[in-house]
Amino acid sequence: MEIKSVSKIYKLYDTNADRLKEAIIPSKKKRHKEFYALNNLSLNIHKGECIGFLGKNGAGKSTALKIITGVLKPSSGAVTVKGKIAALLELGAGFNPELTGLDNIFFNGNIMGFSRQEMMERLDSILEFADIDDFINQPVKTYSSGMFARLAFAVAINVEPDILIIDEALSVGDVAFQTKCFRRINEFKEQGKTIIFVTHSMDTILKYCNRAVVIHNGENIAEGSAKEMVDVYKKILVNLYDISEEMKINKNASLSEIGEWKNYFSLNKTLLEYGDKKAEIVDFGIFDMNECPSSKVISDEPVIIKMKVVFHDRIDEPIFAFTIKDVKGNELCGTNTMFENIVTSTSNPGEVVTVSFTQSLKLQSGFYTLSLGCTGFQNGELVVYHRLYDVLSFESSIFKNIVGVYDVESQIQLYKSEQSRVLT
Ligand SMILES: Nc1ncnc2c1ncn2[C@@H]1O[C@H](COP(=O)(O)OP(=O)(O)OP(=O)(O)O)[C@@H](O)[C@H]1O
Repeated sequence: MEIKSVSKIYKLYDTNADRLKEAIIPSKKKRHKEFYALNNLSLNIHKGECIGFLGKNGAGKSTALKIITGVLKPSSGAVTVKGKIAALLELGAGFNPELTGLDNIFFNGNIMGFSRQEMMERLDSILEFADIDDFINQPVKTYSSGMFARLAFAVAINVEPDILIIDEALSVGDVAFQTKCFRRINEFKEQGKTIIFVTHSMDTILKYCNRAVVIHNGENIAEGSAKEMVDVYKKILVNLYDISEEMKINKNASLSEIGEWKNYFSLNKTLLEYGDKKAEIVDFGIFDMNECPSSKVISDEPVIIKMKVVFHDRIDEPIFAFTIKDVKGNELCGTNTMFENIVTSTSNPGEVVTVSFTQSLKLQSGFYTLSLGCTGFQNGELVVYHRLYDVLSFESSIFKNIVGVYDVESQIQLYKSEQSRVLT
């Protein structure tokens, strides 16, 4: 598939009156502003590849997909597609909300070029995969988003597409359904079919895509391996991607330049904070190995958890600590300078200590919170100087499938022997 210099321009009017005037009064005066939802987008997608489209909300991903599927016409440029496309678009293009699920199977099949008889032959398989029981006889407008995704996916995989496009649609399904879908997607990959994923889930991109493109302000600003593009996307999310610099990642943005670390994270406003603040945690963040702040952690890479502590009193051997919890509040892991036998010595008023914990966080994909603390012992009693519970949340993504909370990093060996030898 070739996407060649595709642009999509929308006319934006300040008022409806401007829109009307421009339509009916012949004049050279423009009453609209032009907005480029896509700006000269070019991309080659090869047969058999599984490619991911990454980009922030409003970047232009859905517009690109709609143009690829023919739902939308480009303002300029062209898309050449070899093969049949089945698209699982978020808004369900190709489905009529007023029709029942059953009628939509035939309606959608018809759009895909299948006769009623051909769809009848596929019906059992579609119904079995969708598994929505009697809802199949209800109008699609009454469906939950999960039910709709079930039906749309069941139809898409049964019309033998050469190219399967999946736009966030699977994220609404339950875990069992998602697992079933991803098994099918893997089968598709093995059959050498082309798959295009549009998702905010970096985990999906890392697990399934060989290649990814990052779309930003309607432009294809970077393409490369899934891993590289996830890194670019992470930087875009914290506004650290410098497009002007020959589209290279701005690795040189030093921490002093980027201001307070914590500004790069969505902080928990209802956090639990306490302590006598003789030592105060004034800044903190999670960073990748390029020292870029990121609330998206890739489990396969080391991360750095940092905190800056200002001392308002003389304190001997303060203990600096962090804890990671899941969204239900279960403590999963953590450590502190005492457990790690780090000598922290004495700090005096006005001193600022920066502590960094560099380590792997081989967590299951999902959302977590970070808690920080500075404590110590005075006269044998534990004193809390400052604790910030669940101060920020972050998302972790892991390449491989694992069971449970973290990667046990198993080293597996197999030994084979003849049965006769075992028995004798
Ligand atoms: N019909 C329209 N008229 C005007 N602007 C539009 C129209 N449709 C989309 N846009 C604008 O085009 C830009 C790209 O939208 P698009 O839906 O492609 O983004 P996206 O990357 O898919 O975002 P999301 O991740 O939120 O789905 C957005 O700024 C959007 O507001």
